[in-house]
Parts: sequence; C-alpha cells; structure tokens
Amino acid sequence: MNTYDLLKPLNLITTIGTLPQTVEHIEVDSRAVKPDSIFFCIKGHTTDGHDYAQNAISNGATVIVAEKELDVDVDKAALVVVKNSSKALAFISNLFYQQPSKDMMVFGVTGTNGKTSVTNLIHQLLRHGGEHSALSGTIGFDLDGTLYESANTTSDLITTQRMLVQAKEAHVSNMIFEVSSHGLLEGRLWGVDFDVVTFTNLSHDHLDFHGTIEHYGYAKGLLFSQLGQDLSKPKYAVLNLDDQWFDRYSYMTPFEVISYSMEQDADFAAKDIQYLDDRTLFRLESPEGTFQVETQLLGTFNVSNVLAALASLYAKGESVDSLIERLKDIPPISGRMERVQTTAPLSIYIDYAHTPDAIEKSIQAVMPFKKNRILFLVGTGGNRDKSKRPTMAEKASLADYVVLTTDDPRYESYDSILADLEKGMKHDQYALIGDREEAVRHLMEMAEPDDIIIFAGKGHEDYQIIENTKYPHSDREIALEVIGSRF
Ligand SMILES: CC(=O)N[C@H]1[C@@H](OP(=O)(O)OP(=O)(O)OC[C@H]2O[C@@H](n3ccc(=O)[nH]c3=O)[C@H](O)[C@@H]2O)O[C@H](CO)[C@@H](O)[C@@H]1O[C@H](C)C(=O)N[C@@H](C)C(=O)N[C@H](CCC(=O)O)C(=O)O
Repeated sequence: MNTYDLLKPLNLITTIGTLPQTVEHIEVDSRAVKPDSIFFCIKGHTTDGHDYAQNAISNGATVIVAEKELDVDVDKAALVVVKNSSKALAFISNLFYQQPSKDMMVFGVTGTNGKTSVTNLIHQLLRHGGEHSALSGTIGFDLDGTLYESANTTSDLITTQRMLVQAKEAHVSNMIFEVSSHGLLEGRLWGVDFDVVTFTNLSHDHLDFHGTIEHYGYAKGLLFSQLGQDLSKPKYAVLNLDDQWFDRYSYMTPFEVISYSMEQDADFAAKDIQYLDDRTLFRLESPEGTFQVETQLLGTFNVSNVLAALASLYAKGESVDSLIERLKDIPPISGRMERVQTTAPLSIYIDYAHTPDAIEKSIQAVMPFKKNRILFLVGTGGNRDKSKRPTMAEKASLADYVVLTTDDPRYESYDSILADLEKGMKHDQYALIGDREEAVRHLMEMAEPDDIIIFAGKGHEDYQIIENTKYPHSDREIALEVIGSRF
C-alpha cells in the first residue's frame, strides 16, 4: 500500500529519513517483521517495543513508527515520530485492512464471568441456524468450526484486524469477540465497528491490574462507548438489569439498551426456573411473547448467560421462537459446569470458576439436586490478584468439603498461595494440597455414592503453568482414573 496514503491520517508527526513508496506488511513484533514492513514500537508491560526497532530494520522493516527519536539505521528505514504509537497503529491498521468489521455483524461480550459461555452460545446458535460465524476468545479463534490458537482472550490490534479479514475472506458475516478489560484498556479493539455489545456481570477479579473495582468497571464500560456516535445505523447494548453497573453502562452509549433479568421484569426475563441435574427449564418473557425454554446448560448463572445470548441475537434481528428451538440442541460449553460422563454413582462437574462470585454460583448451581455431600476443589493462580483469595475460599465454604489447591502457581510457592486461601475458610472440613494432581486424587478418594464433585478453576484448560513452563494436566482424566479403581 502507498506509504503516503497510509500516513495521511496522522497529524503531529516528524519524519526522519526517506519514506519508501509502498509498504506490504504491518507489524508490532520485530520477530515477525518481513521485508517492506512498517513496524510500530509499542511500550509494553514487560518490554518496550522501541528497543526492538533496529531488530525490526534488520528483518526488513522500511518504516519505523515510534514515540521518540531513536538511534537506528535511517538509511535503511524511515523513522516516523508520533505522539502515541498505539493510536497511530489503530488508524493505520484501519486503512491498511480496509475496515473489515464494517462489512460484518460484530458482537462483543464483556463481564467478569460468563463471557466465554455467552460468546459460545451466540456462535453456536448462529451456526445451528445455518449461518457462518467466527469467534475470538479464551478458547482461541474459531473460524466457522476451525480452531486456531491465540495468545490472549482479546488479541492485539493487528491480530484482531487479521482475524476479521480472514473471516470476511471466508464469507463469514458474523464475528463475535470475547472482550477482556485488559484488551479494552490497551486499545486492542480500536477500529472495530461493533453492532451489538453485551454485558454479563461485574465482580471481583484482576484487581492486581486495575487497582479498584471502579477502575475495572469503567474499563469494561469502554466497550459500550465503543459503539460510537454514528447514529445512521441501529446498534444495541444488551445489559444485565440484575447487575449494579446497568445504569452506568446504559449512560455510556446513545444506542438502545435491551435489558435482561432473572429477578425482575425486563425485555428478556426468566421466570419459574427449574434446575435439573442434566438441564434447566424456564419461562421466557420476551418482546415477542412468552416461551418455554429448555437448555442443557446448568446453574443460575447459565440462565443469565442464555438470556444474554438470546437478547444479543434478537438485537441482530433473529426471531425468539427460532432461537429457543435451536437452544435445546446446544451442549454445555467445554469446562463450564460440564458434567463428566461416568457410570459411577456420583456426579462430577468441571467448571472454570476462579472468582469468588463464580465459585458461589458454581456451588449454588448443584444445590437443587444435592442428595449427599458437595465436594469442591478450587485453586488460584500464583503471582496474580492475591486480594481475591480469602473470598474465594469463603465462597467455597458453601460446599461440605473443600480442597484448596493451585491452578497456575507460576513462580509463587504453594505455601504462600494456600495460606492466603485458608484465611477465608468458614468451616474445618477442608484440606490444603498445593500439588493439583495430588489434590484431585485426594478429593476422589474422599468421594462416596451420591456425592456431587466440582473441580473449579481450570475449566477447558489442559495444562498447568509452573514457573514459566506449561505441563499437561487434566482434572477430568485424574478423576476418572481414581474413580475407575474405586467404583
Ligand atoms: C499484561 C498484558 O496485558 N500483557 C500483554 C501485552 O504484553 P506486554 O505489554 O508484556 O508486551 P511486551 O512483551 O512488553 O512487548 C512490548 C512490545 O514489544 C514488542 N516486542 C517484544 C519482544 C521482541 O523481541 N520484539 C518486539 O517487537 C512486542 O511485540 C510488543 O509490541 O501485550 C501482548 C500483545 O498484545 C499481550 O499478549 C500480553 O498479554 C499477556 C500474555 C497476558 O497475560 N495478558 C493478560 C493480563 C490479559 O491480557 N488477559 C486478558 C484476559 C483476562 C480475563 O478476562 O481473564 C486477555 O485478553 O487475554
């Protein structure tokens, strides 16, 4: 693409050296730079991209965009100095990739818990309706059924644009983003033209990054302001009326709000909910009338997730009747209150719950069909938000027996993680076991007929990060191995 056209939207720039006529690629990682690239120096959390400018030039970059003058080889690459290289990157990517999101139906879902479930439900409901759909989130990039790995829940700005281009080229007209507060604050979604943005709920998480719950909440709110101010086409914010951030988020956008609730009247409201051990039933009140809903998803929080997904697709123009017909066939999402198939006379669930709120909801989800005890295992990550640990254990105390362990201990010692968790325990029926495999084995050795067992924190993940190495780990496999020898 013509370099001068590409740089046109940028004001307040200084250029040192001679710009090449054209550039072929955009990169933010010097290691990925190919000949004829424009390289953006981004100041990160662990390193500073400015330190890699010369490396980018050695790999063939012919334009470097930076926030300061750099001592680099300007005979080989022109240096363009801007005020903010992340914002410059947003403008230039938008031109370079020709705004693919404008030609698609784009959904964004944010919130502390439920993002993965709601994005997956939207994706599956679309695909069960015969539409093509792509999903970017915690599980990776699912392009209409083909899964690609991605490093983050919300990918960096260039990866995001490339996914949109890839989806558009594959004639996929729906793109769904699972949106993290980190991604919003870092502008990873700048330039994405959302049509429907959805909020699940907000509770304690990531305070190591955001400092306070208020900052965390406002970071999530960026998604609603990202609907923009162009009122020439309809867009929607789908908001949870049961969450205290409902009003604040509705003020952040001029677009229509579609509300959903399990507790009060709303555009989409769930009434007369019946929780069974293999499915959930409820009466749905919607703008298109009242319907009986059946879903294979379990637990209160999943009723809320189902409402969020139905309301988001209604915003797109789908009929409620057709959506609830498709919903019946959609299986539980991997690692989200997923029942493990076993012939042993007890129930085992794998859940991703790793926040106090999600832990409470995970245990509450199985209460209605409790026959004997609830045994609950939960771990937390090392070197991340420590303030949530005691409250995680406090909520876990709702179970009859609790095993406190680790999920990704990283560089933190077992003792330090377990000591923080233990502070919150409300009864003495618990064990502290740092090694997760040993912890799973211990819990399964304790199991009796009719018990309900929940392994929380790892969900779909099939690894554990110890120091900086990923080791294979599966709660499910260990549990089934122990159960095989006992029942
Ligand atoms: C704390 C944080 O958000 N870090 C993200 C950030 O990394 P960083 O700031 O450390 O980047 P860096 O490594 O310092 O590099 C700075 C710049 O130098 C460049 N570089 C670096 C090395 C090199 O040799 N050459 C080079 O050019 C890098 O490409 C980058 O442009 O930017 C990277 C690229 O976008 C992200 O992958 C990375 O996410 C890390 C892996 C991470 O763990 N982030 C978590 C906190 C996160 O974002 N989580 C949310 C989900 C939260 C949830 O809801 O559970 C998510 O969206 O994933």
